[in-house]
Amino acid sequence: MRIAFTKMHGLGNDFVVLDARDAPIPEIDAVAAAAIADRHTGIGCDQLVLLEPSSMADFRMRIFNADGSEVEACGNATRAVGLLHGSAARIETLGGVIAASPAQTGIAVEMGHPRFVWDEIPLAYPMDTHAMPVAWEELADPIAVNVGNPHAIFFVPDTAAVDLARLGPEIENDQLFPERINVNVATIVSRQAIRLRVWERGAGLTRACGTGACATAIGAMRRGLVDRKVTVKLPGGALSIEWREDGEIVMTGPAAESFRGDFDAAAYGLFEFGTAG
Ligand SMILES: N[C@@H](CCC[C@H](N)C(=O)O)C(=O)O
Repeated sequence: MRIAFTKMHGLGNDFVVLDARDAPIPEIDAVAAAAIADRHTGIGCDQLVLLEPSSMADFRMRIFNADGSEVEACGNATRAVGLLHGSAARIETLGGVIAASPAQTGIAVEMGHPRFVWDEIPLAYPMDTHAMPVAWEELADPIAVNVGNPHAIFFVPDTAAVDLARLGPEIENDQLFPERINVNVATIVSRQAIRLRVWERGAGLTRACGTGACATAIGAMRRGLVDRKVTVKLPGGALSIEWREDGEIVMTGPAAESFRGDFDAAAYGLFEFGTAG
Protein backbone atom coordinates (compact mmCIF):
# COMPACT_ATOMS: atom_id res chain seq x y z
CA MET A 1 0.00 0.00 0.00
CA ARG A 2 1.28 3.49 -0.83
CA ILE A 3 0.39 6.56 1.23
CA ALA A 4 0.25 10.01 -0.42
CA PHE A 5 1.86 12.97 1.33
CA THR A 6 2.30 16.71 0.78
CA LYS A 7 5.56 18.31 1.86
CA MET A 8 4.87 21.84 3.18
CA HIS A 9 6.53 24.49 5.30
CA GLY A 10 5.89 27.70 7.18
CA LEU A 11 9.00 29.93 7.18
CA GLY A 12 11.20 26.84 6.74
CA ASN A 13 9.58 24.88 9.61
CA ASP A 14 8.75 21.83 7.49
CA PHE A 15 6.03 19.21 7.54
CA VAL A 16 4.97 15.96 5.97
CA VAL A 17 1.19 16.23 5.75
CA LEU A 18 -0.90 13.04 5.48
CA ASP A 19 -4.54 13.59 4.55
CA ALA A 20 -6.89 10.94 5.95
CA ARG A 21 -10.01 13.13 5.86
CA ASP A 22 -11.74 11.26 3.05
CA ALA A 23 -9.98 7.90 2.99
CA PRO A 24 -8.50 6.37 6.17
CA ILE A 25 -4.84 5.32 6.35
CA PRO A 26 -3.21 2.91 8.82
CA GLU A 27 -2.80 4.23 12.38
CA ILE A 28 0.35 6.34 12.75
CA ASP A 29 2.16 5.72 16.04
CA ALA A 30 5.20 7.44 17.56
CA VAL A 31 7.67 4.97 16.02
CA ALA A 32 6.27 5.42 12.50
CA ALA A 33 6.08 9.21 12.90
CA ALA A 34 9.73 9.41 13.98
CA ALA A 35 10.80 7.14 11.12
CA ILE A 36 8.96 9.24 8.50
CA ALA A 37 10.41 12.45 9.99
CA ASP A 38 13.99 11.13 9.97
CA ARG A 39 16.05 13.27 7.56
CA HIS A 40 18.52 10.46 6.77
CA THR A 41 16.34 7.38 6.41
CA GLY A 42 12.81 8.80 6.08
CA ILE A 43 11.14 11.63 4.18
CA GLY A 44 12.38 14.23 6.66
CA CYS A 45 10.50 16.99 8.50
CA ASP A 46 10.26 18.88 11.78
CA GLN A 47 6.68 17.70 12.32
CA LEU A 48 4.42 15.05 10.82
CA VAL A 49 0.84 16.32 10.41
CA LEU A 50 -2.11 13.97 10.08
CA LEU A 51 -5.53 15.27 8.96
CA GLU A 52 -8.59 13.27 10.02
CA PRO A 53 -12.37 13.77 10.14
CA SER A 54 -13.73 15.63 13.18
CA SER A 55 -17.12 15.62 14.91
CA MET A 56 -16.65 19.14 16.34
CA ALA A 57 -14.82 21.08 13.60
CA ASP A 58 -14.25 20.96 9.83
CA PHE A 59 -11.45 18.46 10.39
CA ARG A 60 -8.91 17.29 12.97
CA MET A 61 -5.16 17.99 12.82
CA ARG A 62 -2.83 15.67 14.73
CA ILE A 63 0.79 16.80 15.16
CA PHE A 64 3.81 14.59 15.81
CA ASN A 65 7.25 16.04 16.55
CA ALA A 66 10.29 14.61 14.77
CA ASP A 67 10.98 12.45 17.87
CA GLY A 68 7.51 10.87 17.47
CA SER A 69 5.81 12.63 20.41
CA GLU A 70 2.24 13.73 19.69
CA VAL A 71 1.61 17.35 20.68
CA GLU A 72 -1.20 19.83 21.11
CA ALA A 73 -0.39 22.69 18.74
CA CYS A 74 1.76 23.88 15.84
CA GLY A 75 1.31 27.39 14.52
CA ASN A 76 3.25 27.01 11.28
CA ALA A 77 1.57 23.69 10.46
CA THR A 78 -1.84 25.29 11.02
CA ARG A 79 -1.07 27.92 8.38
CA ALA A 80 0.25 25.21 6.03
CA VAL A 81 -2.89 23.12 6.51
CA GLY A 82 -5.01 26.25 6.04
CA LEU A 83 -3.28 26.76 2.69
CA LEU A 84 -3.83 23.12 1.72
CA HIS A 85 -7.53 23.34 2.66
CA GLY A 86 -7.92 26.47 0.52
CA SER A 87 -10.70 28.22 2.45
CA ALA A 88 -11.60 29.20 6.02
CA ALA A 89 -11.65 26.21 8.38
CA ARG A 90 -12.20 25.35 12.03
CA ILE A 91 -9.58 22.81 13.02
CA GLU A 92 -9.71 20.45 16.01
CA THR A 93 -6.35 19.96 17.75
CA LEU A 94 -5.33 18.45 21.10
CA GLY A 95 -4.90 22.08 22.25
CA GLY A 96 -8.47 23.07 21.30
CA VAL A 97 -10.40 24.18 18.22
CA ILE A 98 -8.61 26.91 16.25
CA ALA A 99 -9.55 28.75 13.06
CA ALA A 100 -7.49 29.36 9.90
CA SER A 101 -8.46 31.61 7.00
CA PRO A 102 -6.82 33.13 3.93
CA ALA A 103 -5.38 36.63 4.54
CA GLN A 104 -3.66 39.24 2.38
CA THR A 105 -0.23 38.22 3.69
CA GLY A 106 -0.77 34.46 3.80
CA ILE A 107 -2.92 32.61 6.29
CA ALA A 108 -4.35 34.04 9.53
CA VAL A 109 -4.92 31.70 12.47
CA GLU A 110 -6.98 32.39 15.59
CA MET A 111 -4.84 30.40 18.00
CA GLY A 112 -7.07 30.65 21.11
CA HIS A 113 -6.36 32.32 24.46
CA PRO A 114 -3.02 32.10 26.29
CA ARG A 115 -2.83 30.44 29.72
CA PHE A 116 -0.48 31.48 32.50
CA VAL A 117 -1.30 29.45 35.66
CA TRP A 118 1.59 27.18 36.73
CA ASP A 119 -0.35 23.92 36.34
CA GLU A 120 -1.71 25.02 32.94
CA ILE A 121 1.84 25.31 31.53
CA PRO A 122 2.40 22.77 33.18
CA LEU A 123 5.18 23.26 35.76
CA ALA A 124 6.12 20.63 38.33
CA TYR A 125 5.23 22.90 41.29
CA PRO A 126 3.58 26.30 41.94
CA MET A 127 5.54 29.32 40.69
CA ASP A 128 4.85 32.82 39.38
CA THR A 129 5.00 32.21 35.63
CA HIS A 130 5.37 35.92 34.91
CA ALA A 131 8.91 36.05 36.39
CA MET A 132 10.15 32.58 37.24
CA PRO A 133 12.97 32.55 39.82
CA VAL A 134 15.08 30.05 37.87
CA ALA A 135 18.17 30.21 35.63
CA TRP A 136 20.25 28.03 33.34
CA GLU A 137 23.59 29.85 33.08
CA GLU A 138 22.88 33.28 31.48
CA LEU A 139 19.27 32.33 30.67
CA ALA A 140 17.32 33.63 33.67
CA ASP A 141 13.85 34.80 34.84
CA PRO A 142 11.79 33.28 32.04
CA ILE A 143 8.09 33.78 31.46
CA ALA A 144 6.03 30.63 30.89
CA VAL A 145 3.01 30.72 28.55
CA ASN A 146 0.80 27.95 27.22
CA VAL A 147 -0.67 28.73 23.78
CA GLY A 148 -2.01 25.21 23.29
CA ASN A 149 1.50 23.90 23.91
CA PRO A 150 4.03 24.89 26.60
CA HIS A 151 6.68 27.59 26.16
CA ALA A 152 9.39 29.23 28.31
CA ILE A 153 10.59 32.63 27.06
CA PHE A 154 13.91 34.20 27.97
CA PHE A 155 14.54 37.85 27.06
CA VAL A 156 18.22 38.33 26.20
CA PRO A 157 20.35 41.18 24.79
CA ASP A 158 21.35 39.17 21.68
CA THR A 159 19.64 35.94 20.56
CA ALA A 160 22.62 35.04 18.33
CA ALA A 161 24.95 34.98 21.35
CA VAL A 162 22.98 32.19 23.11
CA ASP A 163 24.23 28.60 22.69
CA LEU A 164 20.69 27.32 22.20
CA ALA A 165 21.83 23.98 20.75
CA ARG A 166 23.44 23.22 24.12
CA LEU A 167 21.08 24.97 26.60
CA GLY A 168 17.86 24.17 24.71
CA PRO A 169 17.81 20.42 25.39
CA GLU A 170 18.92 20.96 29.00
CA ILE A 171 15.96 23.28 29.67
CA GLU A 172 13.51 21.25 27.54
CA ASN A 173 14.15 18.19 29.71
CA ASP A 174 14.45 19.91 33.12
CA GLN A 175 12.30 18.29 35.82
CA LEU A 176 10.55 21.66 36.29
CA PHE A 177 8.66 20.83 33.09
CA PRO A 178 6.81 17.50 33.46
CA GLU A 179 5.69 17.58 29.79
CA ARG A 180 9.01 19.09 28.61
CA ILE A 181 8.97 22.61 27.13
CA ASN A 182 9.68 24.66 24.01
CA VAL A 183 12.56 27.07 24.71
CA ASN A 184 12.43 30.60 23.25
CA VAL A 185 15.21 33.22 23.38
CA ALA A 186 14.03 36.67 22.35
CA THR A 187 15.39 40.18 21.93
CA ILE A 188 13.12 43.23 21.97
CA VAL A 189 13.97 45.29 18.86
CA SER A 190 11.28 47.97 19.30
CA ARG A 191 7.72 48.22 20.64
CA GLN A 192 6.59 46.62 17.37
CA ALA A 193 9.33 44.05 16.72
CA ILE A 194 10.94 41.06 18.44
CA ARG A 195 13.80 38.84 17.27
CA LEU A 196 13.37 35.14 18.19
CA ARG A 197 15.14 31.78 18.08
CA VAL A 198 13.47 28.59 19.26
CA TRP A 199 14.62 25.21 20.52
CA GLU A 200 11.50 23.13 19.91
CA ARG A 201 10.47 20.32 22.23
CA GLY A 202 10.86 17.06 20.33
CA ALA A 203 12.33 18.70 17.22
CA GLY A 204 15.33 20.83 18.25
CA LEU A 205 16.38 24.04 16.51
CA THR A 206 13.91 24.97 13.76
CA ARG A 207 13.86 27.82 11.24
CA ALA A 208 10.66 29.14 12.83
CA CYS A 209 8.06 28.24 15.45
CA GLY A 210 4.59 29.77 15.16
CA THR A 211 3.45 28.95 18.68
CA GLY A 212 6.84 30.19 19.95
CA ALA A 213 6.22 33.51 18.20
CA CYS A 214 2.75 33.70 19.80
CA ALA A 215 3.97 32.79 23.28
CA THR A 216 6.93 35.19 23.07
CA ALA A 217 4.78 38.08 21.85
CA ILE A 218 2.27 37.47 24.65
CA GLY A 219 5.10 37.25 27.23
CA ALA A 220 6.58 40.54 25.99
CA MET A 221 3.12 42.17 26.04
CA ARG A 222 2.51 40.95 29.60
CA ARG A 223 5.80 42.55 30.64
CA GLY A 224 4.79 45.80 28.90
CA LEU A 225 7.75 45.62 26.51
CA VAL A 226 5.81 45.78 23.22
CA ASP A 227 2.45 46.85 21.78
CA ARG A 228 -0.46 44.43 21.31
CA LYS A 229 0.50 43.85 17.68
CA VAL A 230 4.11 42.94 16.83
CA THR A 231 6.28 41.47 14.12
CA VAL A 232 8.29 38.47 15.31
CA LYS A 233 11.44 37.91 13.25
CA LEU A 234 12.64 34.31 13.17
CA PRO A 235 15.59 32.82 11.22
CA GLY A 236 13.13 31.67 8.50
CA GLY A 237 11.16 34.93 8.23
CA ALA A 238 8.59 37.10 9.99
CA LEU A 239 5.15 36.56 11.53
CA SER A 240 2.60 39.12 12.66
CA ILE A 241 1.16 38.43 16.11
CA GLU A 242 -1.77 40.32 17.59
CA TRP A 243 -3.31 39.83 21.04
CA ARG A 244 -6.86 41.05 20.52
CA GLU A 245 -8.83 42.79 23.26
CA ASP A 246 -11.14 39.73 23.44
CA GLY A 247 -8.13 37.62 24.47
CA GLU A 248 -7.69 35.82 21.16
CA ILE A 249 -4.16 35.47 19.70
CA VAL A 250 -4.06 36.00 15.92
CA MET A 251 -0.99 34.84 14.02
CA THR A 252 -0.62 35.82 10.34
CA GLY A 253 2.11 34.76 7.93
CA PRO A 254 3.04 32.71 4.88
CA ALA A 255 2.94 28.99 4.19
CA ALA A 256 3.98 27.03 1.12
CA GLU A 257 3.72 23.64 -0.53
CA SER A 258 7.09 22.14 -1.58
CA PHE A 259 6.13 18.93 -3.38
CA ARG A 260 3.83 15.89 -3.35
CA GLY A 261 4.75 12.25 -3.31
CA ASP A 262 3.91 8.87 -1.85
CA PHE A 263 5.71 6.23 0.17
CA ASP A 264 5.54 2.53 0.84
CA ALA A 265 3.54 2.09 4.07
CA ALA A 266 5.30 -1.19 4.94
CA ALA A 267 8.69 0.56 4.92
CA TYR A 268 7.53 2.40 8.06
CA GLY A 269 5.84 -0.57 9.71
CA LEU A 270 2.39 0.57 8.55
CA PHE A 271 0.21 -2.19 7.23
CA GLU A 272 -3.08 -2.22 5.40
CA PHE A 273 -6.15 -2.41 7.62
CA GLY A 274 -6.64 -5.80 9.13
CA THR A 275 -3.11 -6.98 8.45
CA ALA A 276 -1.30 -5.16 11.27
CA GLY A 277 -0.19 -7.21 14.27
N1 LIG B 1 6.77 24.18 15.00
C1 LIG B 1 5.59 24.37 15.72
C2 LIG B 1 5.50 23.77 17.11
C3 LIG B 1 5.50 22.24 17.06
C4 LIG B 1 5.25 21.57 18.38
C5 LIG B 1 6.30 21.84 19.43
N2 LIG B 1 7.60 21.36 19.05
C6 LIG B 1 5.88 21.19 20.75
O1 LIG B 1 6.41 20.13 21.11
O2 LIG B 1 5.01 21.75 21.44
C7 LIG B 1 4.97 25.73 15.59
O3 LIG B 1 5.13 26.33 14.51
O4 LIG B 1 4.26 26.18 16.48
